[in-house]
Amino acid sequence: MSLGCDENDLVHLKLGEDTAVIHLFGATILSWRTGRERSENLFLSKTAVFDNKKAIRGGVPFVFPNFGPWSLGPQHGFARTSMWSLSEREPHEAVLRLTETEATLAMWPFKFEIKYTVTLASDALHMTVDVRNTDTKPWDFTLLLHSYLRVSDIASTSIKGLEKAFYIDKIHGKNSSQEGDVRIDAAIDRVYCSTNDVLEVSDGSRTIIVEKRGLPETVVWNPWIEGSAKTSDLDDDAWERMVCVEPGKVQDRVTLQAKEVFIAKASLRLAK
Ligand SMILES: O=P(O)(O)OC[C@H]1O[C@@H](O)[C@H](O)[C@@H](O)[C@@H]1O
Repeated sequence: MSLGCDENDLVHLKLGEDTAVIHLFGATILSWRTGRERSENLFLSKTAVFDNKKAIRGGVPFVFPNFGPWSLGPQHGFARTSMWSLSEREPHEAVLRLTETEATLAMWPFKFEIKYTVTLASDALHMTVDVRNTDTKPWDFTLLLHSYLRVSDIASTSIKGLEKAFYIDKIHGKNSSQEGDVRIDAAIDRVYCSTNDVLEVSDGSRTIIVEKRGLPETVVWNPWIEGSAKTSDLDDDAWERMVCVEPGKVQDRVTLQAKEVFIAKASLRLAK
C-alpha cells in the first residue's frame, strides 16, 4: 500500500486471502480486503492527509472521549489524532493501546487505558474495545467507531435494520423515526438511537453486515455533493462511493468509576 505514510506506522493483518491495514495514528483501520479479488470494503479518501496531525479521512477512525464538537478539545476527541502503540500481535490480530499523555491530560485531566483489538476472521473484521479508568476519580466519555464503508453507488445503497428506530437529525434539527430501509439521496447526518445489533448495508451487489454489542447508537453520515466538495481531504465524488455507518455509545455518556472497565464490540462481515 503506497499512501505516503511511514510504513513503521502501519500494522498489516492477514488471514488466508483477507487482509487489513491499521495505522497507529488514530488506530485507524485503513483497509479491509476480502476474497480472491481482494475487494476493498472500506472507503479511504484519495485526498486523506497522512501527516500524523490531522485525523485520517476514511477507514475506521476511533472516536473517544467525545463524539462531535467538544468544549475541552477537538471534534470527536483526541483518540483519532493520537499515536497508539502496538501492544500485541499475531498475523491476523493486533492489540493497540492508548493511555494518557501530557497532551491528553492538558485537555482532559484523567488517566485511562484503551485496548483495541482488531481481528481478521474469514470474511469478517472484529473490533473489540476495552476502556479502563486507571485514575483514582471517575470520568465520563462517549465513543464511536467511525466506519466509512465503500459502496459501488450510493443510489443503489440501502441500510436495513433501522426501521422504526428513533433518530436525531443533526442537519435539519427535527427528530423522527425511520420508515423502511435507509436510502440516501441528500446529505444525511443522523444519530439512530437504541438500534438493532445487526444492520445490513447493501449496495446492490455486495452486503456488509454490521454487528455490535454495547454500542446502542448508529450514526449514519454522508456529506453529499456540497459537503464532499467543501471538505478538503474528501474526494469530490466521495458522496457516491461511501456511507458512514458508525456504531457508538454517544447519546448518554458512560461514567467509569476508578478501576471500572467498559467493553464493547463491533464487527463488519460480508454476507454470503
Ligand atoms: O469531519 P469530521 O470531524 O471527521 O466529522 C465527520 C462527521 O462525523 C459524523 O460522525 C458526525 O455525525 C458528523 O456531524 C461529522 O460531520
